[in-house]
Amino acid sequence: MPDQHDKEFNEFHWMVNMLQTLDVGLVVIDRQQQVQLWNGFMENHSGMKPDVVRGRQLAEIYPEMPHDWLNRQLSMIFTLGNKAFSTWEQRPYIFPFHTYQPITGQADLMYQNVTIIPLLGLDGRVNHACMMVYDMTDAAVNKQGLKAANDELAMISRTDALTRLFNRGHWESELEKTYRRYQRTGEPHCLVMFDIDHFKKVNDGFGHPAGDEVIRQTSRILRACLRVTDVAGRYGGEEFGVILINTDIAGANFFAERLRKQIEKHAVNYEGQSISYTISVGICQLSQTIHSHKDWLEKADQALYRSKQNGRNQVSHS
Ligand SMILES: Nc1nc2c(ncn2[C@@H]2O[C@H](COP(=O)(O)OP(=O)(O)OP(=O)(O)O)[C@@H](O)[C@H]2O)c(=O)[nH]1
Repeated sequence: MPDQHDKEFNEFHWMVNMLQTLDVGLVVIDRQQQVQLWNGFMENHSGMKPDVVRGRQLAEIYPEMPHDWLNRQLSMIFTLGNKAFSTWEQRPYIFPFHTYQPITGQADLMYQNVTIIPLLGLDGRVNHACMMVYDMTDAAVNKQGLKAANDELAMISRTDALTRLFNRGHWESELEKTYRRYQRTGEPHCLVMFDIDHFKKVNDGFGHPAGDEVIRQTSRILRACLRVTDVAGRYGGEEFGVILINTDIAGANFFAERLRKQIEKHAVNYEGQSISYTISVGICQLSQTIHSHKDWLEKADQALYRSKQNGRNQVSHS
């Protein structure tokens, strides 16, 4: 019959075996941050056997660990008996372990949650701490994948499919934002609206797909004229809007004339046919007399209408 001592020894033996094979990293360190225990998970992922790391300081083994954070936490663990946690979202990892999962946006290192708990000695004092390392790479990669899909969806919902410019809804919300910013800062901003002249004739004469190509190439020329801060959108079928940030009427006029001339000299080649066309442009600079972003839009549209009335292929301001 095994006595009590044998039973306990057996249980202890099992426990050590289980901790060795657990899919969680276990590290015991002393007050000098010297490693006392290093389980199988740690051995597998670090490539270092326990006898290689035992007695060595973490800082010596891994100089690249977040030691400032670790020192702060360990000092509280040893003085107050606190616990400490680090999630992969706060800091991706504590132990720089490689992983064979493809990860975007980070070197191929394992994402980790780490918990550190104080270990009471037989004398009732905390002289050791246990670090538990959880591999969170699957969760992190899934979350990143989800975020990438959501970002893509958000981008699609803002974008006009034909031109890849902002669609009307998003562009108008940018216009409203610019109007609000102007009320705070008073900086000069101009709105440029333009429309392809006699576009109906393009569709009727060359077919709807040719019309689409004209719209697409117009947006390409427009994009090449823009600064990174400018906000361009497809407002309607063949009407476009551009918000020129921190640009006065002289700057807007320069932009509009350049765009108008580039389109005038450009011809779209579509299935062996050459399509030349022009645009009419209206400009309005934001001022105190404009009472809303809709008002701003209306005034730029009125200027555009004047360009049409006066013979097209020209720029007018309100
Ligand atoms: N191909 C194509 N045509 C479009 C699209 N959206 C609108 N249209 C056409 O654009 C034409 C616009 O015609 P109108 O508003 O009469 O203007 P316009 O012929 O350009 O004449 P003006 O603006 O007065 O110079 C219509 O025939 C619409 O069907 C589009 O996405 N693709």
